[in-house]
Amino acid sequence: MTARLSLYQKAENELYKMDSSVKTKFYDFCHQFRLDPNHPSLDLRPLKGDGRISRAKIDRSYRALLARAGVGADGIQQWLIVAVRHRKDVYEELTVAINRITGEIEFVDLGVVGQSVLQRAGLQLTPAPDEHTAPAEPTPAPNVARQPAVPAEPLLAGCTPEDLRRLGIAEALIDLALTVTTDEELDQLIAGAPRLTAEVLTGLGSGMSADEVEREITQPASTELEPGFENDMAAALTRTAVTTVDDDIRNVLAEGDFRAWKVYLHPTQRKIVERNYSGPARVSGGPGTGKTIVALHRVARLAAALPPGHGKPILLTTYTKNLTADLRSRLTSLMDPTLLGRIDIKHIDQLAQSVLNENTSPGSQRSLITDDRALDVLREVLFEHDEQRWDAEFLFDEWEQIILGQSLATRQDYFKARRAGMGRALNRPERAAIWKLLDQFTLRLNGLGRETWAQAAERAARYEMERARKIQIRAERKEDIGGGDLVHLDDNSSAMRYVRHRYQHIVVDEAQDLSPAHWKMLRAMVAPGAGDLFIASDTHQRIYDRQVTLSTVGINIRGRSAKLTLSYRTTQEILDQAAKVVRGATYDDLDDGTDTLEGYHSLLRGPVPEYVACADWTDEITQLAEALEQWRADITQPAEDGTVRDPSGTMAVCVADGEMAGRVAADLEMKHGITTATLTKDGPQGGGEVHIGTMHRFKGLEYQKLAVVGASDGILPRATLIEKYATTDPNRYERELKKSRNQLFVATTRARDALRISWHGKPSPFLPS
Ligand SMILES: Nc1ncnc2c1ncn2[C@@H]1O[C@H](COP(=O)(O)OP(=O)(O)OP(=O)(O)O)[C@@H](O)[C@H]1O
Repeated sequence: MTARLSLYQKAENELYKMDSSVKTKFYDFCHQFRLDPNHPSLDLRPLKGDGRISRAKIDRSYRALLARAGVGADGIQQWLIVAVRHRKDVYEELTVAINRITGEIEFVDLGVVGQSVLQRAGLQLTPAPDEHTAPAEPTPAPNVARQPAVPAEPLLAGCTPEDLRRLGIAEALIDLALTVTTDEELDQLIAGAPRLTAEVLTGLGSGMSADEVEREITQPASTELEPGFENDMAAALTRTAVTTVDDDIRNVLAEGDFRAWKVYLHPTQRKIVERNYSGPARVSGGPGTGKTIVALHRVARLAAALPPGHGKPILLTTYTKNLTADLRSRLTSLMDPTLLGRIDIKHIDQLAQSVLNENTSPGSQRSLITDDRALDVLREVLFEHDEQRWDAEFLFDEWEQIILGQSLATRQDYFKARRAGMGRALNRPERAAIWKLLDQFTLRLNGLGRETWAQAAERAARYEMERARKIQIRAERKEDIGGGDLVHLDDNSSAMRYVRHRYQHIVVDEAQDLSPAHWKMLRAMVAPGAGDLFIASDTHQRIYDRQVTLSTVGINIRGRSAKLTLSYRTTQEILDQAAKVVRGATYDDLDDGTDTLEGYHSLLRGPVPEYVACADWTDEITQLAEALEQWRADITQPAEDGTVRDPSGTMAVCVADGEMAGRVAADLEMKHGITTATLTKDGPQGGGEVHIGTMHRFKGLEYQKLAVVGASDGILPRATLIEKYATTDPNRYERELKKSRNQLFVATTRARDALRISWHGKPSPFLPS
């Protein structure tokens, strides 16, 4: 090998999308280049504009653009492939530079900047000569619309070149950015700009001030740089996100997008992953901003730092069962299998069950009962007591939210309990009566050998808290006697002697839906201290009616919270519409503060979501089937090399409830011949192409194209279920509305590039007007 090759992130992303025939030629090119960069077939030549950048030949049509990046410690020359372009798109003014904030190598392609902007800035691009082209002629000034007599006000009129420089915009783009006058021009500039420039411009374009951008975007990305850094390409290469080109590059490119998140964390994401936290920490952010990715990398980092040993000192948990399988498979692709064995991956109810199994003698376990069934039992109890003051729903809510929610063990505790957000006030005699009724209810469940999930979680929390209390007493006594042996401790059974906290680190995803009992259990499972709990959450996506203030369950995240704002999943067009669904509602931050979607944005662009009003159900399904057929045709369009993508699992239909999911599946299958798979707790079942499920099931998932069906008033929100609260319990009514609104928000943000929402009758009031 005479040259070492690396691949710039943007170039890698571009290559993912290219035809496999170009990719194959690219592998051959890399092989030849590493053997001998000066081989005549490569025709390596510097561009005239920037001596640091050269072009080399991949095949008749494609050129690699490369930057020389010094010589490695072993004396081998280093090159960075910054782009792969059709020869017609190679021109002399291409440049590379070292960013003054991040110290990374940046490639600037003015070719993707809009013609109107180039012309206003007086720039003209010169095609680079190529053996297949006629001698280079400057590109004639592009024929663009005449400038208006009174020039339009630049979009970033409030910024000076110095501001943009301070924020880290690539030098070659500063003047251009200041001449941009329309959103379209700005979007075009952003699409082609290096990473930090794109983020800064997006921030400024969305109305953030230069100071806000500096605080939120520039500072998190900044790194300390030595004087003279701008000329040291070899050092800059070490700071740049690249993939080393070796014989594995073929696999890298074949894995496509899937690989991107494994290799390149955004600097903001990386900082959150790598920080040493002195206690519980939390990452929040809108849908698709990479919270799960950050949580996975955090697990990998914690595992890598473990001393050698056995057992599973790290817990990775999430709310839903079907997401656990997804977390496991993503983690498998991220880490060494031996380290993977040190991680316990369980969803939260499974965790509670394992605690209960451990603490229950065989034969005395209680089986689980759904909330609906439990409500029936409560109704029976009320009927037998001829109780009419409160209905079963109200009492069940009181039980789940207040009694179980706050782990109230005695009547006295209940008398004193705060009932914030519960609406209707209850005086002492009323509380006494409610306590008695609920006592009867739990006794009845007990007698049946049944318990609800919430009860199981609360019981598991108690066992764990008791265990943590014993560990603490033991530690305190040990300290009192200067570390000696505790032979005389009351409970010195061998079981007690070796009792430890279950985990050293706990990482929680989808944390917004956990109940106070879940949190108490988790808190008790890990010793308070550095790196104990890492929490990923977005309260806009809370779809179960649970509210918690972490500080009240012994989890203090103050000063250890971070926020992600860049969506990697959804296009800006989808994101704009989704944000309108939750606009106006207030969201907590799992603590005493509030959370907002401020700054939430995407660099991806796509079609605007489609809103389709239909005449009736049959019409809605017929139009849906047509849209799915069209999507399928788009997805399966053969690539240039003839390969055809498998559309299975790329499209989905999301509905409000299970019954409707069944109807949509049956109609699509029987009337339109479209095969479907139903999303269940255990993932998609049925093997068909289009996934169908309720909004709850879509949590954490993503699809290339997604349709929401039945978005009608009366269904979203479900009037028959919640209307009664409008007068009897306005607080509950508001909570139900918000839950329903959040479900639609979750659903709409699962779409990567196409979203279609349909209804018949009156549209849902949550749809953006
Ligand atoms: N640094 C990155 N580079 C490339 N892709 C990324 C990066 N970070 C996240 N992604 C991709 O963005 C998508 C969303 O990521 P992820 O599921 O972690 O987001 P999230 O914030 O947990 O979303 P949600 O809250 O909606 O569940 C995934 O496809 C992921 O692979």
